[in-house]
Amino acid sequence: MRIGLGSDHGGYNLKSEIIKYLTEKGIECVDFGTNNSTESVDYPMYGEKVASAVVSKDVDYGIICCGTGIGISLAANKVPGIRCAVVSDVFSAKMSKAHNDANMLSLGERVLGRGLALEIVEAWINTEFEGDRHSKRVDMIKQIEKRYSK
Ligand SMILES: O=C(CO)[C@H](O)[C@H](O)COP(=O)(O)O
Repeated sequence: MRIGLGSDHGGYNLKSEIIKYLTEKGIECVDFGTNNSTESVDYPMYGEKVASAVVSKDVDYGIICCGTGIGISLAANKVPGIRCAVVSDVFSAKMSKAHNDANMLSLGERVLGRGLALEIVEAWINTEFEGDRHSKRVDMIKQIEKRYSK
């Protein structure tokens, strides 16, 4: 599994922890920046970079972080083909894959402690999409995207 990661300054430390955690588990990580926590940067750029790598299949999944996880996920979700879930608990992490087939996970460094954030990552990478009745619903999301794309 190859995972793309990105953050703004507000999510940099959490992103670094996640990269360390995944790398130690033998999962390949591609870091799309930012490269430090002190220089203020704009989260939409990093959400788009990772989302673009996911839709081009350069990476299998994306994990992104900002202060809340919200802004960077909004940016990622503008890229057609992305289903990015902002998650703050383990149950939602599992459901975002099992029911919603989320291909990106977004976390807030100013919301979550390190321990819970890593539990969420662990649950998310180990959960598969269940398909079945959920496929129809995910297809409906894709159809909405099509109707509003030029
Ligand atoms: O959470 C975020 C977006 O949803 C950003 O990380 C946050 O807005 C950055 O704030 P600041 O520039 O004050 O550090």
